[in-house]
Amino acid sequence: MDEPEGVEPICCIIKDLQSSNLKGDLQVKSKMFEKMNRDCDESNNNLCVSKIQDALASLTVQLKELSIRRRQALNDFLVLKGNIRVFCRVRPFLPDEICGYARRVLTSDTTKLFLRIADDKNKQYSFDKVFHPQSTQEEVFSEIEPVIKSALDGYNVCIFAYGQTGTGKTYSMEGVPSNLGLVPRGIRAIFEQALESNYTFQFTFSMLEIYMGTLRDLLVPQSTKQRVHKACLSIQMNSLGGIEIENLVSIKVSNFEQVKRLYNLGSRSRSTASTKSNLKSSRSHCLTCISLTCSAAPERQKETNKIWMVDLGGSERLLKTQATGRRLEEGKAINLSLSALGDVISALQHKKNHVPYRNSKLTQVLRDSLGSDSKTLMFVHVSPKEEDLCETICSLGFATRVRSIHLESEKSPELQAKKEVEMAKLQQTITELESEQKDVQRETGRLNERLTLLTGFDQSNDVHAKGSLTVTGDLHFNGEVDLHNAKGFKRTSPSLPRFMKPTICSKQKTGSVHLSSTGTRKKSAIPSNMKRSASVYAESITSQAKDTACLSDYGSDFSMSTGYAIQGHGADDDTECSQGTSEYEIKQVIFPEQEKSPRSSMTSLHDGCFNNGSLKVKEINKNKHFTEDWLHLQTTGQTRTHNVGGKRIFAIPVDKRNIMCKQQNRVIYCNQAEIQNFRKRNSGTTKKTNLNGVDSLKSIVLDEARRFIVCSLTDMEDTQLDQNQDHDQVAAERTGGQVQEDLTVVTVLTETPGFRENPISVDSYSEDCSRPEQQENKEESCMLFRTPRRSLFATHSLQPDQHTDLKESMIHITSCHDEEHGTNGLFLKTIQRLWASVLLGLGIQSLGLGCDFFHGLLH
Ligand SMILES: Nc1ncnc2c1ncn2[C@@H]1O[C@H](COP(=O)(O)OP(=O)(O)OP(=O)(O)O)[C@@H](O)[C@H]1O
Repeated sequence: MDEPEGVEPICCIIKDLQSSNLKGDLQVKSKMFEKMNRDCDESNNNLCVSKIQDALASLTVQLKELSIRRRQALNDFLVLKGNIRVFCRVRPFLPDEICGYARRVLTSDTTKLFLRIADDKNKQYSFDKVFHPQSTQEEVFSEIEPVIKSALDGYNVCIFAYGQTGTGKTYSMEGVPSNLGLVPRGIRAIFEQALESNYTFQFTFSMLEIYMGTLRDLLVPQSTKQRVHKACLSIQMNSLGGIEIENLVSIKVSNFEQVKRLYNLGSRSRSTASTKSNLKSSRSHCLTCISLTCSAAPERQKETNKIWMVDLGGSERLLKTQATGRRLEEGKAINLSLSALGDVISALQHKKNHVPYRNSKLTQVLRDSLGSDSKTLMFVHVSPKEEDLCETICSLGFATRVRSIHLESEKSPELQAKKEVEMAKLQQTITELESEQKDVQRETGRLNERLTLLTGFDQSNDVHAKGSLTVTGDLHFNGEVDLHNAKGFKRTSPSLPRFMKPTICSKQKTGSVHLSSTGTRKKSAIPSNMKRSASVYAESITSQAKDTACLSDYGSDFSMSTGYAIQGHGADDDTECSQGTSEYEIKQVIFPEQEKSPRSSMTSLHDGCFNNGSLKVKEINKNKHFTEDWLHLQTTGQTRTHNVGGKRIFAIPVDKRNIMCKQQNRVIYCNQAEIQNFRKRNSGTTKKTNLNGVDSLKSIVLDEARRFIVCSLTDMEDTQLDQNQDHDQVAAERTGGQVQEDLTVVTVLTETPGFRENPISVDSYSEDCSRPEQQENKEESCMLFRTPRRSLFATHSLQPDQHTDLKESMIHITSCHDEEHGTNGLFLKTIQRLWASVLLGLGIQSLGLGCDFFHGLLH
C-alpha cells in the first residue's frame, strides 16, 4: 500500500529527535553554567568572562540546532497536513436575510459539508476543515498560525479567500474593527513570532489589486483631481526564480501599527462597486504581501520569502447577476482569473509537468508562492441561502478541483490513521522543541546580563548587530533588489518566457527602448528631450500658486513615471478606483496623532524590536519616520515619482525641522553601485566636489554650488553611528557642518532593468553639473532637485513666512529660467540679427542703391 507523501521521512525524523535527547543536554549545560557562575568572583574576572563567552557560544550552537530541528518538524507536519489545504466557511444569515421560511440547504461536520440539492438528494464535499456559520474569526485564524511560523522559517505562503460575491471573503480577510480578520491577525502574529525568534527580520509591505487584468498599486492611490501618472507594474522573474513586480511600492515596516495604517490606506483604494449581491462588492483581486528577509539565518528555507494574503474578487454567474457594461466585463475578468487559479492549483496538486501560470496575471504574480515547498491555504466561502445554491455548487466544485489529491489519499482509512498518529507525534515534538528553545534563550539572556555586568559592555547587542540586516532605505521598489544585487542578481534572464521579459511599457519607463538604439553611454545629465523642462516647470508653479489647489511638491516635467496612466474609470461605470475617500478624509482617519505632531514621536525600543529587544534604535526610528512619510505624502497627495536616467525615483520632502534641511527638501534614494560609480568618476577630476570622508564613509557630498548631496543609506549603515543619529544628521555632518538651506539629499534607490545597459543616472547627471562648459545644464539640473519643494506649501493653508518662501522660490525659478533663456537667447538673437542684415542688404540692393550709397551714409 502506498504511503501518503512525507510519512516515511517523518518516521525517521521522529527517531532522530528521540535519540538526541536535547533536553537532557541542556540540563547538563545548565548545571555546568551554575558551577561556572559560582566560580566567578572579583578575583578572576577575566577568566570568568572568557568562560561565559564560551558558554554563550555553546548555547548559540545549541539554539541553532534546536531551531533547525523545530523548523524541520514543523515543515514535515505541514507537509503531512498538506502544502495545499482547502477550507470551507459558511456565512451566517445576515439580519435582513432571516425570515421564517428560510430552508436550511447546508449542514456540516468538522470536515464535511452536506448540500441538500433536492428533498431526497444530498451532496457531500470534503475539506481540510469546515467552519460553520457560528465559527469565530479566531477559530479560522487558528488554521493560519502554523503557516505563519512556517513563513518565518523561510517558506512562501499564500492565503486565499474565494467565493461568491457577498459570502464573506472580505469579512474573513479583513474582518471588522471589533473582530479582526485573517490579514490583521496574521500580520500581528508575524511580528509577535519574529520577536520571539532568534533572528532579526526585515519586513516590507506592499499591496496591489488586479483589476480587469491590470495590476494597480494600492499604496499609490489614484486621485480624481490630479493628473496622476501611474508607473507600469510589470511582473519580472529574477535569476533565483523569484517573482518581482517592478515598480511596486514596498515599504519597510517594523510593527503591526505601521502595517495597519498602510493596509487601511490600501483598502480604501480598492476598486469596489455596488452589485445586486453586495452593496460594496470588490471588483478586483486584492493582494497583500509581507516580505520577510533574514540574512543571518542560513538554515531558513529562503533568505527572502513572502506571505501573500489574497481577497479574491467574487465569483459570479454572469447570467444570474444580469450584469451589463463594465460590471459584466469585471465579472468576466474575475471569473477568468479564478478559473486560471483553479487550473494552476489543480495542476500542482496532480504534480503535472506543466503548470499553466501564464494564463492570468494573478497566477503570474503568485508563481513563486504557489507550488514547490510553498504553503497554500484556500478558504472557500459559501452562502447559506437557498437561492444561492447554484453559486454554492460552483464554489464547491472549484474547491473539489483544487483539493483533489487529498481526497485520493484519504481513501484508505489505515493510511489516514497512520498519518494522524505521525502528525500528533510531530506536534508534540514541535511543542517540546519550542519550549527547549525558550529555555536556551533564557539561559543566554542570563549569561549576557552577567557578562554585561562583568565587562560593562552589552555583548548581546554586539552579537545581534553583527547578525542584523543592513537597512537599505525604507521606501523602495522590489523589496528584494538589494539582496539580489548582493547575489549577482540579474533582472531578467534571457531564457525567460516572453511574458516575464520587460514589456515595452517598462522599457519605455526605464528608457532602455529609447537609449539602447544609440548603443553608447549618454553623458548628458538630462536627456535632450527633457531640457525644456525648466521653463515649463516654472510656469506650472506659477499657475499652481494662483489657484492653490491640489498642488504637487514635485510636479516637474521630470516626474515622468511613464507607462500607461491608469485613470479612474469613468463615472458611468461607477467602479470606485481609489476615489472612494477624499484625501482629506483619509488624513483624518489615518493620522490623528500625526496631525498633532508629525513625525515627532520616537519609537520606543520595544515598538519595533524583533530580536529580543536588540534591533537597533536607529533602524526603528528611521522605519517609522519613512512609513509615516509615505502615509503622510500619500494622504496629502505630495508624492511624485521621477524618472531620472532610466531610474524611477521617489521624492520625499524632508521635514522642516530636519537638521540638515532648514527648508523643505527632498530625499531621493539611489543604490550603492551608483554611488561608487559616481565617486570613481568624480574623484580627483573635479575640484569642486567635496569628497568629504569618502573612503571611510563611502558617500559623496557635493559642494554648495551644486546644492545637493549624494549619499547612500547602505553606506551609512556600514558606519558606526550614534544610535540616535539618523541618516539626515549624518549627511549634514558630511557637509562639514555647514547646513545649507538649499541642500538636497540624493540617495540611490533600486535600479530598473534598463539601468545597467544605459546607466544615465544621478551620478552622470551630477558629473555633468560639475563641468564648467555645462554650466547651463547645471542650473537646470539643480533646479530639478531644488526648487519644486516649495510648492508644497501651496497645498495647505500658507503661513506668512511660507508665502515668502514660495515667492522666493518662484523668483528663483524665473531667474533660472531667464538664465537658461539667456544662453539660448543670445544665440538666437545673433542669428536673427545676421538674418535681418542679409535681408536688409538684399532689399537695399533691389532698390538699386549701390556701394556709393553706403559710402555716402558712412561719411
Ligand atoms: N462570518 C460572518 N459573520 C458575520 N457577518 C458576515 C460574515 N461573513 C460575511 N458577513 C457579512 O456579509 C456581508 C458581505 O460580506 P463581504 O463583503 O465580506 O463579502 P465578499 O465575499 O467580500 O463580497 P464581494 O466579493 O462582493 O466583495 C458583510 O456585511 C459582512 O459583514
